[in-house]
Amino acid sequence: MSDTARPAATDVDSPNLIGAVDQGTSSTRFLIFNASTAEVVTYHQTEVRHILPKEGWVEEDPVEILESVKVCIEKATENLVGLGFKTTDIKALGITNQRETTIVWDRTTGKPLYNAIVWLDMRTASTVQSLIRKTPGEDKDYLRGLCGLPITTYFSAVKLRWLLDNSEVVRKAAEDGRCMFGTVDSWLVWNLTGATDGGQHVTDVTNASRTMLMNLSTLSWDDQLCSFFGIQKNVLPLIKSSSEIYGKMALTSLKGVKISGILGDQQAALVGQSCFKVGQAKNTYGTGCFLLYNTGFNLVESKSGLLTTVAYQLGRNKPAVYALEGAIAIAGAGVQWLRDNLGIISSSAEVETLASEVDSTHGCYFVPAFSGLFCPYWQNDARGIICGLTQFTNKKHIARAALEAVCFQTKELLDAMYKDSGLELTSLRVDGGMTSNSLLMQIQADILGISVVRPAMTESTALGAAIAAGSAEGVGVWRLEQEVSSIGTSDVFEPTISLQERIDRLARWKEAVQRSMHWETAGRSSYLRLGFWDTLAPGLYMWGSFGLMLLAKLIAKSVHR
Ligand SMILES: Nc1ncnc2c1ncn2[C@@H]1O[C@H](COP(=O)(O)OP(=O)(O)O)[C@@H](O)[C@H]1O
Ligand SMILES: O=P(O)(O)OC[C@H](O)CO
Repeated sequence: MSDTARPAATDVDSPNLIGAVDQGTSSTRFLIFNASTAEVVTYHQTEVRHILPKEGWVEEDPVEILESVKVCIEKATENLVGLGFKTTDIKALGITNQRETTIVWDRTTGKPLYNAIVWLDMRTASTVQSLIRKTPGEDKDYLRGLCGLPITTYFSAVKLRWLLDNSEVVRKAAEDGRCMFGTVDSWLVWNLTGATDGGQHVTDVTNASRTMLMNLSTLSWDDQLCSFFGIQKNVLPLIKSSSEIYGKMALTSLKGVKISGILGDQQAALVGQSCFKVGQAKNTYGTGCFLLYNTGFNLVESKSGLLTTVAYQLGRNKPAVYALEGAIAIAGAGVQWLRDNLGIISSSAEVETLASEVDSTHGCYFVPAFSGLFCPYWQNDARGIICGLTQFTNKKHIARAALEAVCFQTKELLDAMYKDSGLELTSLRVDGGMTSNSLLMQIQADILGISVVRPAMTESTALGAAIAAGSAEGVGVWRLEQEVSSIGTSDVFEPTISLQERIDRLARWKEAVQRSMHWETAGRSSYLRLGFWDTLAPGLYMWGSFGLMLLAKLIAKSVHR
């Protein structure tokens, strides 16, 4: 153990266990950690269904999300009892979650008013256009100074605005004061603490920092931001720190257990990887891929397309720590697409075998801009492309190109991070579901030109939530002064390609990215891409000139008469 978060010593007869709900975009897990060793005692995991009602729309069922959490808690607790522990050994529970995903529900019935709109969803593209048009200079970065984020389809306030504008049920509930908004953490805590019977409507600073409604300096809902999006504060949850008692479990076999940690999943991974010092960073490869870099108490405004976000606030009276974040929308989701849409693999893990059967992509590049491009481009109208195809190209090259895409995008994040902060990483700490893929890790080291460090325990997201819950005031079974050792280092992947090859491949990747840009709007009326006046002006000019000509002719005729 070294020096920032260690479990406190425990009594062998009454072990201190901490539960962590990890509600991700693709699956839900419940892990139970031993607070003395920070090791996983047992866990249960279940996939979560994506609902795709229209092109570009991605939803999940809030009730299914809640049920998946309950099932995971029950199954993992059953395992625990099977191992000779008691449920009362679980002293507290933390929650970590996919961020930005937006849920609205009815205060009186407790029922969702709409499906959860997932962070990847693109339906708000036109809402984004009209919001940007409201800003001086039509500037998507206009609100960055307040909330650290650009105006794009990704964040919750834009999704909530869309719901208020497009769902009569939601609009009516908001008018009647029945509408409650929350990210997945809020929805879960409200339900798990009793829903209509005393449920707590709360969120933590990390999740709130992804809504676009919280002021990053004051850590409270901001009047200017709320009025920009036209959102009434009475629908919003109370913002709390990431580590304090929010309420007690009212459901499942864990009834009565304190819920005392909430962190957005990417921030939780930062905590789980013990990135407590300025300059420490981690990259998590799940459905998407997210690089977070601890900037301490400094709010760094990005000039390179990164996001400024709250990293954590581990206690009500503790200061918030901030991070710069690079977000990639499609990472593991690209592998799921190969599995579900192309059918070229039957499980995500199989992509490694398939891609290993070729030694390169032979010039094939895959830009998975299914939800546009996030950092550093923020192009809503980019769309996925596979290019460089020849008659020689087969599914193995495409599988390998899908893995390379994640690595190239990560390289672009690191470059942006360097531009913003001068931080040049000498190694990259990684975690998340995709990191079990050793080929991916090797390609990543090759493309970055630095070592990639994969911990023995890649569940750092859940561990972060357990640390937040276990160290909360009133729980106190985890001490933050000491570093967690259980994640350890399992493998280090070193670069094996030449600098020239790295430069050449990155250049081709960037060329491929350029070709994916504006695909959604290309060939259509250029209205969406160019904006209202750019499109209307030539028409007005033409019809205006034509009208003037006619008028002149009429006047000339009447003069002659
Ligand atoms: N061996 C693997 N190779 C590549 N991708 C994988 C592998 N195993 C899982 N994945 C991908 O990782 C994602 C799941 O990772 P996880 O961390 O559980 O995601 P989330 O937290 O977003 O639910 C899925 O998108 C899946 O396709
Ligand atoms: O589901 P993940 O782990 O890819 O994380 C999703 C992010 O929180 C979205 O911002």
